Amino acid sequence: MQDKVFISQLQVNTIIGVFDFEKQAKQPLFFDVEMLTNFAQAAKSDNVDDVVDYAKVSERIIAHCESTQVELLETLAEQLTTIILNEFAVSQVTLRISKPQAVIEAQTVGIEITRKKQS
Ligand SMILES: Nc1nc2c(c(=O)[nH]1)N=C([C@H](O)[C@@H](O)CO)CN2
Repeated sequence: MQDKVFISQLQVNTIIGVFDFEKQAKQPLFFDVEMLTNFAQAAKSDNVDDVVDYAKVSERIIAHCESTQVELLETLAEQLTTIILNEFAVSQVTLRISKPQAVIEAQTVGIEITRKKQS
């Protein structure tokens, strides 16, 4: 059984980018996260301790962005999917990061990765 917990359009203002001007000021990133998990225990217990808590995952993403500085979205995505798989009861995570201020002619640009927990 594959159940899913998701986070949509989590905004984090952070320093990221290749160019010098991007290292001078924060810009918004938007995170969409899909995490495969199993609801069986939580549905029996009705206890938040038995779920992948989307609020805690959101806090963790924000905290990591505030404590690290990288150039590429790909680097940040790899770091965050590793953290989510290591710290939460998730078998697979798909992370999409959008960077709306990067290309003015586009509504947004970004990347998406999917990573599975090693079995
Ligand atoms: N695939 C990517 N392409 C680009 C990235 C990135 O992180 N991943 N970053 C940049 C620059 O930082 C850009 O956002 C500045 O406008 C360019 N391409």
